[in-house]
Amino acid sequence: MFITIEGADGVGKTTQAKLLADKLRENANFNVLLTGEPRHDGLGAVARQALLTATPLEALHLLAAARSEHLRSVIMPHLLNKALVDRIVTGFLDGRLPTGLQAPVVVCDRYIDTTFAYQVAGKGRVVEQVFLAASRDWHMPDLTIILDADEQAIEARLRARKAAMPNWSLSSENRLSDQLDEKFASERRRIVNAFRAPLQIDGRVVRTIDVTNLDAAQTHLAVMRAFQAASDERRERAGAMLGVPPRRQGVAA
Ligand SMILES: Nc1ncnc2c1ncn2[C@@H]1O[C@H](COP(=O)(O)OP(=O)(O)OP(=O)(O)O)[C@@H](O)[C@H]1O
Ligand SMILES: Cc1cn([C@H]2C[C@H](O)[C@@H](COP(=O)(O)O)O2)c(=O)[nH]c1=O
Repeated sequence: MFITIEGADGVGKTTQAKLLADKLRENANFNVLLTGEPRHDGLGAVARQALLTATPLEALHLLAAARSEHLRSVIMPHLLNKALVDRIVTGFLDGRLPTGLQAPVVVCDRYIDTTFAYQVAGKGRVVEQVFLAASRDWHMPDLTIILDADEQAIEARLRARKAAMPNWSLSSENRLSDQLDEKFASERRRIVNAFRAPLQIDGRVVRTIDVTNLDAAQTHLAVMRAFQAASDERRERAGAMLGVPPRRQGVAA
């Protein structure tokens, strides 16, 4: 299962992606990979650096290249789980069923919705067309969780992080979008609004959680509920394809 966590800078994505991955790792049925974009290596590092000065179109091209690399070298190998397939095939050939099989899960901190909100929404026809063409190559998430909050809550979180890590914004990855300056407030508003009108793509599952008044633990519970609902829907869809009747809640099997 491929899960993406999305939202504006400072809304709490990294906190929630980690809590979700940790929680799923407690369940022996899952093999969990936690990742995020842009990555800090390869083309992701190039795109990250370029974000400081690039135009939306330039950034989009670099981010698209970085995403293709991320999908090819990290996400898809985990989701396709070559090691698992090898074990099943070997077990089958040896005449014994493999035990302890784990379903692969990828939790990704930022993905396609971030690109749409930061580089595309309200930025003109050319970036829209480039985005649509590039996105045909991107594996779509099974579940996207968008964290939404009002402006004051986001500002408070950014300030708290800055206070906790005073050198954070001076690092080599100093990001324009994370400045607390009024100059960037309208861009931040545009980004928050873009996440409120998420991309319409057939069949995709998107849950928006308003985290304005939720602490990290309460948000985690809401994220777990979204994960559970999406997993149940997936199981029912797969069951329907195999002709299995849906499980009724609260009824013992
Ligand atoms: N529910 C919450 N309530 C209050 N503060 C929170 C909550 N979740 C996270 N924080 C704090 O807000 C700050 C930003 O959180 P986090 O780094 O997870 O956000 P982010 O969306 O990943 O940010 P960025 O996109 O800029 O990396 C951190 O200092 C974090 O401890
Ligand atoms: C994937 C992606 C990212 N960005 C920007 C948004 C943020 O300012 C940084 C990532 O910071 P983080 O602390 O690692 O979350 O990159 C973007 O503009 N477009 C994208 O597609």
